[in-house]
Amino acid sequence: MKLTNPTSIQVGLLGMGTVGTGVFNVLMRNQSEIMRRAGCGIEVTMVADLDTERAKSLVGPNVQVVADARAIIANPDIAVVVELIGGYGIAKQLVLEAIEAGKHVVTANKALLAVHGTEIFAAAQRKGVMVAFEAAVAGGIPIIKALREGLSANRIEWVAGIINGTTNFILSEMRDKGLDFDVALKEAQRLGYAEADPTFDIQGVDAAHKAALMSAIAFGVPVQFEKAYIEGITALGAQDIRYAEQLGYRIKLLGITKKTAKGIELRVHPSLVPAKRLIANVEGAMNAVMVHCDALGTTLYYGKGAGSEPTASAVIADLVDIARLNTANAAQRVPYLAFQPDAIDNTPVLDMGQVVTSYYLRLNVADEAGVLASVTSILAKLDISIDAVLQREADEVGGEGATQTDLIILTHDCVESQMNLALAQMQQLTTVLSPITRIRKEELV
Ligand SMILES: NC(=O)c1ccc[n+]([C@@H]2O[C@H](COP(=O)([O-])OP(=O)(O)OC[C@H]3O[C@@H](n4cnc5c(N)ncnc54)[C@H](O)[C@@H]3O)[C@@H](O)[C@H]2O)c1
Ligand SMILES: N[C@@H](CCO)C(=O)O
Ligand code: NA
Repeated sequence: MKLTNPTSIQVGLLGMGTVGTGVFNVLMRNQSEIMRRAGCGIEVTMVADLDTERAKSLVGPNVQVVADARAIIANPDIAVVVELIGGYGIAKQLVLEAIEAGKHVVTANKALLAVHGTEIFAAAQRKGVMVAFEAAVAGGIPIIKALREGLSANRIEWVAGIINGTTNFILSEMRDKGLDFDVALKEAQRLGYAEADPTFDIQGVDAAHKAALMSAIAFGVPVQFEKAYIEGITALGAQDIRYAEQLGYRIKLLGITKKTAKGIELRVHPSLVPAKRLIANVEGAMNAVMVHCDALGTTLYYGKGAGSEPTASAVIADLVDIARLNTANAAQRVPYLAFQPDAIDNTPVLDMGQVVTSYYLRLNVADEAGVLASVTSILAKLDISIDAVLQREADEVGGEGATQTDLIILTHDCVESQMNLALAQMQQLTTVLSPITRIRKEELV
């Protein structure tokens, strides 16, 4: 849509919660600086929220507040709709209706784009409008901009990131302060980091939404959240965090996407990361994304991935882009998924069994002769080579007189399906006393 008033672009906000409030406040506070950058004013003239009284108290008398978001979409003066409601329900309908009405859309809703992105981008393409979503991945960090524009000379080889602040906060609090999982989660919710449904955070689903978006943009493939392998942090034991430290590693929930000769890896799971890597030292709710490319090598993007104003920063950057590009021919704009729509290819996403990585294994075993040999011979027969072994004294693990102990094994790279076979065989040994813990290990070089 062309601007009706080129001196000011009119914006409608759908949802005046944590992010909506941040967008409104930062736009007001930095109005003149933003105008100097955008070349025109960016003005929120309408806000929709179910709680109109609360929204009115936040925006004051100069902004029209409505309960029905469709009143914003119906207003011909509104050029851009910012969707900050969340979820796949009404948010999806409103985004599609806004596109249909010829509005540009900005959204922070990674769940929506990860699951329905293909449909939404196709609709936007047909209507010649923009759909911008910097806030959807790693919040305020300009990672979409970096992948789509800053790195466009490169063949991107892999992307690995701490892209969920809630889980990184929980892991940090558990390691540093010995806090219980539930206490740390409640604190993350209080600080406004967690999703409306926090199981999305702790089960790795939110990180997988973001990883699927980064995978599409890095490799020029459709958004394929449904093919992601997802494992959260709920099964992580405090002892694994400790053992990892003793071996020189930290455990982080990583979202990883990698292009290999066979296809694309797309996975989220707890990972051992060498403690000396910068990314291993990203603590609290902070996010960080590593990108490895052929020409530039490795870069690291670090900052706040959640919270009211950090996320607003990304939403407003998209508004500035839209204000600047509004007059450009639709065909010449930066493509939604970084690659031209007819250049998106169908490189397959690999099944988790085909992924190659290294592993941390913790086996609770009987403290008797021959146990280590029986375990290592299974690995040797399956061609899995061992990097390091840590065997605790039984009394260190279980107290004086204990008859069982922990055996920790770090392996070199092998195919996941081979490791699955090894785990099944090791689990059968009568000297292996409880389910084996397996955590993947990423050297990130
Ligand atoms: N909070 C963060 O730090 C953060 C960071 C990045 C992305 N996001 C994403 O941003 C979006 C918004 O998150 P949030 O934390 O601001 O959520 P929130 O729950 O604080 O705000 C949502 C707001 O939408 C309103 N709402 C619900 N249904 C509505 C409807 N039908 N019409 C109008 N308003 C309606 C609610 O009343 C609420 O005020 C989500 O997609 C979330 O995943 C949030
Ligand atoms: N729940 C998300 C919010 C930002 O997307 C997080 O914890 O990182
Ligand atoms: Na971002």
